[in-house]
Amino acid sequence: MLELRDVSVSYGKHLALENAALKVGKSEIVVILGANGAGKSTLLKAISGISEGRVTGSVSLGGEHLTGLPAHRIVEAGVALVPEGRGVFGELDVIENLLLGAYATRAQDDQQANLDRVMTLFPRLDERRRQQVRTMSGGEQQMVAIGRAMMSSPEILMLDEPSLGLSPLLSKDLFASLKTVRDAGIGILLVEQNAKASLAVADRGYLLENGHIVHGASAKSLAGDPAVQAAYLGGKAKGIAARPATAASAQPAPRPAAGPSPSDIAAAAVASVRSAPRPASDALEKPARPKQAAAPKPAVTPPARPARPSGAQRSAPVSGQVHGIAIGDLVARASETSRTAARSVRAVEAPEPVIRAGHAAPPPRDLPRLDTDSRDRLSQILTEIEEAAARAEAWRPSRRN
Ligand SMILES: Nc1ncnc2c1ncn2[C@@H]1O[C@H](COP(=O)(O)OP(=O)(O)OP(=O)(O)O)[C@@H](O)[C@H]1O
Repeated sequence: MLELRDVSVSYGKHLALENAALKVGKSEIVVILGANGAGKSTLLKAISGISEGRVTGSVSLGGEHLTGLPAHRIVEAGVALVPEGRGVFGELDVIENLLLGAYATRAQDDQQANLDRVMTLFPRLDERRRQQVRTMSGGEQQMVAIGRAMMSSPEILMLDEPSLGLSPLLSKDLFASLKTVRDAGIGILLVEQNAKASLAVADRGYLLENGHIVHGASAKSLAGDPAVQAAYLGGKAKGIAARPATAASAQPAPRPAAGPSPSDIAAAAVASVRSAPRPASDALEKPARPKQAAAPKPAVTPPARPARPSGAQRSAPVSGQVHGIAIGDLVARASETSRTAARSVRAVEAPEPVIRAGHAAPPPRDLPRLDTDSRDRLSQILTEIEEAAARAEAWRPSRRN
């Protein structure tokens, strides 16, 4: 069994994977689902010893520790990776590519048996033994890549996005062939964005979000989970509910609680603040300060100014609360965070906008460098929230599944 405990990977200061824990048994297909940048490839690379980042934690196969071993020793131990993009040698033919996978000592005695097994699994390769691989279709090249990994007699076969670039029909064939591999006693760890097809063949699955394994369950239960359907299968659901850890999930981090969409939050925040009457001393109507008056300020914490509207003003049309926090409080926190950032930026560099006499200062684009009235700052923060919400709304996992 392949087992990961507390595996973290950082690229410089960027923690791409944190405390990942998972298991892949003999004869089971385990799929890792996650959005772009979630850390899926990082996870596979860490297991196979080819990570460009700093890897900590424990990776073991059948009790043998693999952490820190060079890649060829990990292949020798029985873990093979089919990388994203396949990594086949286009100038070589099918047989030459396959035999390159048989270099591991563990595989040398079984070379002919493994070759026969690959040819049985992918009859198309048998028909094209001497075809130069670069002239083959994407699906055929993927077969070569999987076949080459199989030539190392792996106990665990890992595949990074094998269906990428394949037609739905070819993907279906590919996933069907993975079942055959599994049934031959090999454990498969599969990273995929094609959630529907991969869950259809997998035994178990994990959800990876922002470098954290947030949930693990049987493939059947994941496929029927409304939150998974919403996030990965193009279905509709009312948010993602937190759930207890299972043996399969190996202590996953808590999932985000159910809640309103980003646009709901933004809309409520905007409504609660913008509905407030503007004070007479509206900053936009103030005369601009001359440039000399805008000397760099020391990094002193100004007295906290409540950006929160009064109770009556806080009558947001959506609900007035987000996760039990009053919208006004939420906005005040955002404003205070921004103000703190502005202070720290000003302490380092304080470029002041050039203001021509008689002209009001244009609202600068770079929020942290602003030194305007807090209401204007708040208004800009809200605009940013709205824009972020619009971007979040625009982003949807592909519905082609
Ligand atoms: N060599 C690297 N150096 C620095 N950062 C990296 C490196 N490799 C990956 N990252 C970062 O780590 C994070 C996770 O990347 P990773 O490639 O693991 O994501 P992924 O889930 O496989 O995404 P995709 O589905 O798009 O391939 C990303 O923010 C990425 O920019």
